[in-house]
Amino acid sequence: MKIFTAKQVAEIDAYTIINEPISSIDLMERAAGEIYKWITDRFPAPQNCKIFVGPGNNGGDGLALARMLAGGNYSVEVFVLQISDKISADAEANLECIRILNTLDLYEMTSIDSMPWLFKDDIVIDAIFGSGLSRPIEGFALDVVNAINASDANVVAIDIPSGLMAEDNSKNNLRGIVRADFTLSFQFPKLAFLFPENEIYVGEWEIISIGLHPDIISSKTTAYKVLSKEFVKSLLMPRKKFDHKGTYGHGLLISGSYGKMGAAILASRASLRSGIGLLTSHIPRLGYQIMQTAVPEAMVSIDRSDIIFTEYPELSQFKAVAIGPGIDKKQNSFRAIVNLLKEVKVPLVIDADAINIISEHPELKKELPMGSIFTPHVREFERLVGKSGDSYTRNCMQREFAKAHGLTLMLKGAYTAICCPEGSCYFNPTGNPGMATAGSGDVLTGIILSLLSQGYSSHIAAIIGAYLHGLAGDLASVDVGVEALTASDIIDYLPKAWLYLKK
Ligand SMILES: NC(=O)C1=CN([C@@H]2O[C@H](COP(=O)(O)OP(=O)(O)OC[C@H]3O[C@@H](n4cnc5c(N)ncnc54)[C@H](OP(=O)(O)O)[C@@H]3O)[C@@H](O)[C@H]2O)[C@@H](O)CC1
Ligand SMILES: [K+]
Repeated sequence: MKIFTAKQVAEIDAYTIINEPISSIDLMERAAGEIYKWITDRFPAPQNCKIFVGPGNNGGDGLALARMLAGGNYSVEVFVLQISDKISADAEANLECIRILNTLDLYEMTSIDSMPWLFKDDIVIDAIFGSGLSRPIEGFALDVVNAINASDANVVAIDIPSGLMAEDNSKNNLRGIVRADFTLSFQFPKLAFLFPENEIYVGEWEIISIGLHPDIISSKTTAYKVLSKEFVKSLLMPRKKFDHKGTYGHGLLISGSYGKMGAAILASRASLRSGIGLLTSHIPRLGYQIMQTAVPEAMVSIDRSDIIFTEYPELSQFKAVAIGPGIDKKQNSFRAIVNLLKEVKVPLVIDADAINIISEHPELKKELPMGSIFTPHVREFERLVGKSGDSYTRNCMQREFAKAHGLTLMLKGAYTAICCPEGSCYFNPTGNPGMATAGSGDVLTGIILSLLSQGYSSHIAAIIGAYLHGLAGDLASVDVGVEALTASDIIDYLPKAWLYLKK
């Protein structure tokens, strides 16, 4: 699913009006009608609804919705915030319609003094500002936002919580944004919904389709997309009857150290559960028996060191290499990484302490092989790329880094962001909080190595890997819950995840 900027959505809106064709007021009616259906489904009448409307089309949606709710056995009060002299034509028309019908209570608000009490069971509809917000909220509208936030009512934001910018909130007043329980976004998600610090404003979000024109949606380009099952499925390469294990590639996994052999086991098992033909696990000497016993399918390459990574086997036999899970940051490991970065000619997955070693030696950033994949979590990301005060800025830095170095940079977390060398950024919707657990990242590294070895290109391996990893975690959580979920569970559910993805 594409994510468009607020400006692009306005263009899509305008295109739909001309080319469907449909008048703007009818499009507003359709949008409000879809919100009405959602509300009657979630909060069946009778209920008390308090609707706060602003001067633009978001307010117009709120007014059209108010009329529908009043006709549907809801008790409705509408509060029109007198924020400016301007009011959009369609909001004005809906306001006039309400005045003529006279079926609900309509109040004009010019100060916080006319703020109603908001009770626990009230449904508050936030239609003050939508995607046309151009600056932080001030004045009495800010007081209204704070009063809504202080209440225990059920707050439903139309399109976007008032006060939240659709993309860049780096300069926003974070104390002037409605904290919605539900956000009903028209047709597409907003980029801001995917950033962790905005969860308190957005609450649960849902997409409400309003029939915007398919031609412009498919032709308009955007850097941002949310992955879908259909899209990821379309990337899978079919397997053929006469294929053999050589067809699916030989991967090298460099992982493990004294006390962290579990990382090597997890990454190896995940790799083998994701379709790799042959896997060689390079580990320190002490791990030999552990690996041979725990993962009989893997071949083992033994380091001269008993406890850490200091060397690697001859590389020509491998189609892809992954380095990092559980390797530690010792000086000898650093030297081996320097050599590996110079020598490797195949795609490389760089994770965990391999990222940290590179971050501590910025001169290595010039050596990063094109086509490699970095898989940091947020702390590792900050060490590698730099700190930022907010997720939008961090995402811009991530895209820049990926472009500048010609590599794929994944930022792991809820909605893992995958930034590709040509500038695009994919967000992964699968996964759950149970996956924030030791070894989860090692599993992901193993999956991506497996996909690279099979011949998937770097960014496609990152996309399929992230989706599959989250999907396996989701399927596992159905049976084991989120608290009890372990990295081994993610591996155990990879077979089901593959089956589900290919269905
Ligand atoms: N997607 C779609 O296809 C459809 C979208 N629809 C709906 O349209 C909504 C977008 O409508 P919109 O463009 O009129 O913007 P909206 O936010 O309602 O108001 C902008 C007004 O507020 C003003 N203003 C801005 N910031 C301010 C501030 N801090 N303090 C004070 N004033 C401020 C701004 O003034 P200006 O910036 O020009 O000074 C302008 O007058 C969208 O979210 C969705 O709900 C549906 O109806 C149908 C289909
Ligand atoms: K809103």
